[in-house]
Amino acid sequence: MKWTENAWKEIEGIYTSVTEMPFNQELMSGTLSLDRFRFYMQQDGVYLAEFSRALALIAARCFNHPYTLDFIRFAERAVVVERSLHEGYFRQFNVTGDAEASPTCHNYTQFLLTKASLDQVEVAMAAVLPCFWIYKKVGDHIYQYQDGKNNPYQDWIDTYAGEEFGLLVEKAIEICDDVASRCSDLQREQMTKAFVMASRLEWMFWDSAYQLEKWPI
Ligand SMILES: Cc1ncc(CN)c(N)n1
Repeated sequence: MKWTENAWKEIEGIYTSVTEMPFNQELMSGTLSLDRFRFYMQQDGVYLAEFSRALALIAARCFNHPYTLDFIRFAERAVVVERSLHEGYFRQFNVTGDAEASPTCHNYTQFLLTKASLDQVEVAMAAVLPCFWIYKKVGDHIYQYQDGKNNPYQDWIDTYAGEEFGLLVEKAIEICDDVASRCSDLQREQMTKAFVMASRLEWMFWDSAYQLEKWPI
């Protein structure tokens, strides 16, 4: 069985819970409050800047794999395509200024940057995979079950359910399976651990936006 098939089994429960979260249910129906979406978008802007740095670090550390260019492209896409989605919403919903990372955003981005810089590169690849895969699955799920009428968040849904994003996700999955096939059992276990942790942090990221999370001090 491929590593990604096993890894997905480990997070099936987290994924189901993600699709049931109030944030994603209300995004799907278009009833999510603007405050919550604005908060999410601002934090996601902070997240994407750090996520693209993590991807660029992985690209630089790919010397024993032929995937440098793929990770450079992933980093470029996070900066160019996803940021342009954000800029459209920033204009539309009057979001201004640089946000400070919320506790969860800080937790998640530091986790990714630590994995990308200090862990074995295969483990780092596994750590960034949920950022692709869960978003694609959630985008497809919302696209399938929405009623598609006047949803202010339609651009977001179309981006993550879209074919272009889907191709990147397929590539990221293929890369993880290829590198995992040349790892030891222990290394594959570490990849799975990183994959599960990042999936939990994805769940927390949506929840923190719904709660409009603040630093307690
Ligand atoms: C928190 C988060 N995770 C993943 C994605 C999709 N790259 C995103 N935009 N934001």
